[in-house]
Amino acid sequence: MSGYVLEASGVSVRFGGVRALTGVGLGIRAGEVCGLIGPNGAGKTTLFDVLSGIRRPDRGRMLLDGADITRRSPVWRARHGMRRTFQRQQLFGQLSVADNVLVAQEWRGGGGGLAADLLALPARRARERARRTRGERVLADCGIGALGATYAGGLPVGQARMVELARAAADPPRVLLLDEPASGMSAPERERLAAVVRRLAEEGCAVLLVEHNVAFVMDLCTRVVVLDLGTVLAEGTPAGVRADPLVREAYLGAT
Ligand SMILES: Nc1ncnc2c1ncn2[C@@H]1O[C@H](COP(=O)(O)OP(=O)(O)OP(=O)(O)O)[C@@H](O)[C@H]1O
Repeated sequence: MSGYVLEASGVSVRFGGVRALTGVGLGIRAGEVCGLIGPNGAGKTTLFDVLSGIRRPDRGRMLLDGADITRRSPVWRARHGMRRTFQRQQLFGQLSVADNVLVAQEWRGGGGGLAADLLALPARRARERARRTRGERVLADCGIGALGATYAGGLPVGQARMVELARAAADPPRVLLLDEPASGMSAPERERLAAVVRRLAEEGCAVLLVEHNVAFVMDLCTRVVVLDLGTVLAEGTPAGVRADPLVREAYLGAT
């Protein structure tokens, strides 16, 4: 056993003549926060698309708990505890913040089927209350507990990113893929983000985080993987990666 919750091996993706990923391997363990960094166009988002099932790789395979999920849909992966946020925000702008978070829990169903919904049976209402309570707790953890009734569409970037994090955390994730979660956040928001991510990891979640803010990554992550031109350039502790001459040349030296 590799000890990885999520593992990708030999992943290759081409867009016409562009090799976005070539033979990439990566694994994340329960309870770790792993950073994925690299220059623009290195293939980070493409790898996230492959891991979350949005894009089928030309080559390679993925394992969740050792079982092959390469051909599994994004929905199947989400239902088995894999969550993802996007570089470009994907909130339901017409819904309140509270409802954005509630939506993430709805896939489990209300219990009792359509009749329970139509008749608003007590068990159905109790389940809805429990979900709203969990949503409120997650929003409070994310520092946006006061925003539950606010429409998500009008939020400033930092708060909108927090709502995305809350939505991803509302139904406890086993694997969390965060694509540039700190972008547009203020320093206090970044601190809050780091605290929430650490807590999720302590609860056993495996976190993979793409982020251009290198200082943030080095501070938060226990391990860092560096992608460059679609391949893994380096991997190790934040200190080890920071000191790697190849990484300095390809990426850190330029930031
Ligand atoms: N849909 C697409 N069609 C064609 N080329 C693409 C497509 N998506 C990505 N690419 C190319 O694949 C390569 C990897 O892109 P990707 O977005 O994964 O990199 P990235 O590391 O996430 O970059 P950034 O840090 O700028 O977000 C780039 O050369 C990009 O131009």
